Amino acid sequence: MLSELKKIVFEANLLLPKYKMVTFTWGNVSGIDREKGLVVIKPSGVDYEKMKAEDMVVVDLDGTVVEGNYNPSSDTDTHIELYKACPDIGGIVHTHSRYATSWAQACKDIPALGTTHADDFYGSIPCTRAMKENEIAGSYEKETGKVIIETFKDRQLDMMAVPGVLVYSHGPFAWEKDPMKAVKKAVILEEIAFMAYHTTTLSGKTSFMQQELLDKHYLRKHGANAYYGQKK
Ligand SMILES: O=C(CO)[C@@H](O)[C@@H](O)COP(=O)(O)O
Repeated sequence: MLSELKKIVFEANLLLPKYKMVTFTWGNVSGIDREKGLVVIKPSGVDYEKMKAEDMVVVDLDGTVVEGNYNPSSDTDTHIELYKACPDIGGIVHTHSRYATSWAQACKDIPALGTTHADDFYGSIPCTRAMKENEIAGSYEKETGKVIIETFKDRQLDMMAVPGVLVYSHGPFAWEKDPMKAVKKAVILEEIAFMAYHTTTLSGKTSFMQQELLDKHYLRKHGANAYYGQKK
């Protein structure tokens, strides 16, 4: 079942250690087959060097394993909440990349300070609020997903315009239309986190870039009038 999506999700997971986004078994990538209502995700705690495409785990939208010999990622319920909330999402990545995780541990949004940010994120990358004790004690991963959705609703942010988030004291999640694009977004988020850290440290600058420049860079790559690259 879903052998092609398993292959894509497997190859996307292997990009995490390749781009130094994770150490050991940290992080995870998933993809969704919207027609079947099934999610394919990395197995929990399995070394990236040892895992194979057939080891990817298939779960339904209740998180029940429908195919696979391993337990699914411990973050599966978070991925499922995001898929349920935003139908445009086709792939999700969670990492412990160093700079984005540092911003999450500092419980600070990553401000939009330059065009590198604006090319891929239409505004600051939000950090969620702290989880409440009952949320931590309960179904923590599901609640993590709900807090992410709450953050975007409260701030009236479009999840596909700002396709990433910092989970308070935890780390980044990024998403896109498919797993490979989601990994690319996660790598860009880490680059942005690195540059924003050094920009703010070097200059003390935390002010938002000009809205006109943000618009210019974001809208040249996204939306109906995008013209970046080889677009005719
Ligand atoms: O966020 C965490 C743990 O804090 C996870 O990314 C990490 O442990 C990987 O867990 P899985 O191997 O995907 O279950």
